[in-house]
Amino acid sequence: MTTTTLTTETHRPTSGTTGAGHATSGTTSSGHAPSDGRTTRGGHLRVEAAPGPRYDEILTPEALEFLAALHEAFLGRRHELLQERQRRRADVADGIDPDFRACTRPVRDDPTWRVAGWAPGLEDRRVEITGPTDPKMTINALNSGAKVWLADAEDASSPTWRNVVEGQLSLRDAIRGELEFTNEAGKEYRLASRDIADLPTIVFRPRGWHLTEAHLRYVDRSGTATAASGSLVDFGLYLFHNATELVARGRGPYFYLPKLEGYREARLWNDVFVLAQDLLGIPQGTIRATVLIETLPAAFEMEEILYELREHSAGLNAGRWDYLFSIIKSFRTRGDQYVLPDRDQLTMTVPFMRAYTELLVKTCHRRGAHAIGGMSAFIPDRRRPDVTERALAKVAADKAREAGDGFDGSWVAHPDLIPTARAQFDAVLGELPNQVHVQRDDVEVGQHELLDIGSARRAGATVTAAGLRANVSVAVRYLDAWLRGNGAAAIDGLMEDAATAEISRSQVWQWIASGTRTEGGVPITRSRVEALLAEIVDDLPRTPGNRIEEAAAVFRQVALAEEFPTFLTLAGYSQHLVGSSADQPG
Ligand SMILES: CC(=O)SCCNC(=O)CCNC(=O)[C@H](O)C(C)(C)COP(=O)(O)OP(=O)(O)OC[C@H]1O[C@@H](n2cnc3c(N)ncnc32)[C@H](O)[C@@H]1OP(=O)(O)O
Ligand SMILES: O=CC(=O)O
Ligand SMILES: [Mg+2]
Repeated sequence: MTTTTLTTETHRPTSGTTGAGHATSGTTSSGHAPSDGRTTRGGHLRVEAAPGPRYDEILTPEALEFLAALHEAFLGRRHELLQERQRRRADVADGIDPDFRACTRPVRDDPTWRVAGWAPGLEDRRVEITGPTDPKMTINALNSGAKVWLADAEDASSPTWRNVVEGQLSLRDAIRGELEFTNEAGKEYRLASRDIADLPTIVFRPRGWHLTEAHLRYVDRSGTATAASGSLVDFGLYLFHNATELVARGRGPYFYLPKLEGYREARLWNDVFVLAQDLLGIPQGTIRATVLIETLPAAFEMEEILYELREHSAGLNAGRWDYLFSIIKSFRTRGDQYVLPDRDQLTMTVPFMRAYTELLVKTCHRRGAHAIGGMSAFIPDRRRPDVTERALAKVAADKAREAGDGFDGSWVAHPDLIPTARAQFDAVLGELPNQVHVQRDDVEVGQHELLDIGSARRAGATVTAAGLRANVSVAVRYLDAWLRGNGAAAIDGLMEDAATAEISRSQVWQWIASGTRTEGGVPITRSRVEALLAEIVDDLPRTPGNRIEEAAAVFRQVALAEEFPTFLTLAGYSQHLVGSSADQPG
């Protein structure tokens, strides 16, 4: 067990970095920190996990001190903002629709401000590959030929302690050109270059604010221990170990920020950046952040989010899968008119999804920020040409639409999709690195367009028995993979991750709660889903180490409970992942 004591310096924010002028941060009621992030002496981080190979290179006393400083300064505000999420969710359940905020109108109406924009390695982001950070995936992603690699500790990661620490080791080694890997069959993996400036730019995605890290506890001056924040742990360790090295090698510490629900959460991130840069002696504004707009409340605060982070902001991304999940979560008790059809009928061309993506491009370009597109879930299969052909066609259409709409780049889930995605952006961008100059003044999107959720079913999309079965089956199979430590999986020709699995399980919950009938007139009830689940679980092949029964138990918890659990990862983490064999050091 490692125990360190916090020593921190006084933080002085740079003028204009924090506080939007339309509202103030305020001192936290918990007393953890004043709003400018200034810290006081006393807290420390406690490691509650067995040591693993080379874990001491990541969990150094200095790194833990740095994490302690971040926790001391920001844990209280994190807690308050999570409570605010609950309040806003309750409002929507009570019939108060999300809307653009009146109090932040001055920020939206002020045409003069711009974000910091791109930093070295981020000017051209036309194709970004995403994926987990184990050594093999790290090397494959960095050798893939994409412009950017989103190194993922969120949707594509099962947050076992092993994945958390070993993922940091992969990144640390890769950034220094030292990462190598040999698989069980003896195949050797090496980086195409030891100089990361020759490889895709790394943008690291820490866990969202809702997730905790059970193996690290922040112990405050009074001795009260609280589970660490997954966001601060992931962000802090990556920054601490790599910021200086990245800058020295012509890149920088860049982040994707997931699952924000509003501008106050962006302000929290900005304050984290300011304090972290101060503590590490890095010039303010070195960090760059791209925020995922992947919750319904955040779609109404895109400008404010950019504004709060403006000295660190590189852009926004349209995180379509979590966005759909957030829509379901927001309106899950509002009755039939808010019921979405089968997942495979929910395309990016439904009017409310087009409204969201077009507003995102317009907002970004108005402020000098990149607009990055989302993930098409179709993936190739090297053994199945028909599956590959379908994936390439679907991805080509998706990326062509995004490039035509003004996006500056987009995501792919698999290296074999890179040439297809690149071709669509090349056709629009040509020699230019991006199209941030393209203004979408033609886009008029308001509350009505963003909330026209019923438009999908009005246009003929339906809820079917096959859709119900697919949701149950995919959710259980994904949960099985997740419990075994794999946060992303290929299932029936699609990339499945935490976001897509959230859609599957929350659709089932909503369909039951809304008394939805399938197209064939069969009511979707809890007992019917229970029977379907039993059938599916019975039919699934048992491979060594499978955790299908536990996956089914988690599914019951998150899809069939009376109360809707806000995240499946929260339910699965504390009760099933922590302490499991997948959680142990490799
Ligand atoms: C909603 C969102 O947030 S989307 C972003 C989060 N989700 C993701 O990042 C998912 C990323 N994609 C993946 O993880 C993978 O593509 C999967 C799990 C879906 C499929 O992976 P596999 O089953 O290994 O696919 P497949 O067997 O076709 O892979 C072929 C090779 O490509 C590699 N590969 C596949 N996807 C990736 C990737 N995203 N990054 C790096 N390498 C990859 C595999 O490692 C494999 O390499 P190998 O031949 O050296 O063993
Ligand atoms: O993170 C991306 C998403 O679609 O969710
Ligand atoms: Mg997401």
